[in-house]
Amino acid sequence: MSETRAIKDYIRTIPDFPIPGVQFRDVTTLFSDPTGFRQAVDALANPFTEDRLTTVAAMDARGFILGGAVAYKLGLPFVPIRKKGKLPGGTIAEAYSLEYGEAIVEIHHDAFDPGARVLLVDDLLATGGTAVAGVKLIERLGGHIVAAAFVVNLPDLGGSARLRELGVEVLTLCDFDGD
Ligand SMILES: O=P(O)(O)OC[C@H]1O[C@H](OP(=O)(O)OP(=O)(O)O)[C@H](O)[C@@H]1O
Ligand SMILES: Nc1ncnc2[nH]cnc12
Repeated sequence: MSETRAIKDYIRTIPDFPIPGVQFRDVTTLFSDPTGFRQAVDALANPFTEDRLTTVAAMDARGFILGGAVAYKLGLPFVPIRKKGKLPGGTIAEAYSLEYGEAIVEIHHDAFDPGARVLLVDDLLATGGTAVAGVKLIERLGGHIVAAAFVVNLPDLGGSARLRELGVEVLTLCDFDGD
């Protein structure tokens, strides 16, 4: 029988990417391992099977890899929240800052009906800028965020605290502290 590895052990660190001083937590090494990837998707989806979710939303781009699999597993519609200029229909937008830059994300204005119960998925939570932008877009469309779920948390950057202060339930599968 193969040994079970902790999710954290599948994730590698690349120093000074994309800018000097950032310890980049690279989830491609999790995604490329079928056992690790399945373990992560199951751990993101299973806690929410009894929560009457109607929708899984995920953040461009790494969040799509996980969010699509979580939606498939839960048998729910998938909604992409994309970087500006990529969605073809009518959109609403939110600007935000993250650990190494700034961006704008968009969602289709008709992505779900008001009252939707949404699970927001991304690979990693750092400052929380990206996730807060996602939460704002979903709430502007009348959706209710049931929870936000991530593989990696960087607690030193404050995103998990920031989301919880907004009243969002946060699930993360592993922490990376400092270096
Ligand atoms: O909590 P924050 O400080 O906002 O950082 C977290 C975000 O940063 C990364 O995305 P990135 O914008 O690098 O985009 P990508 O998924 O397209 O690589 C990551 O996938 C999260 O979405
Ligand atoms: N340190 C980090 N590693 C990978 N993705 C990130 N997104 C924001 N900060 C990150």
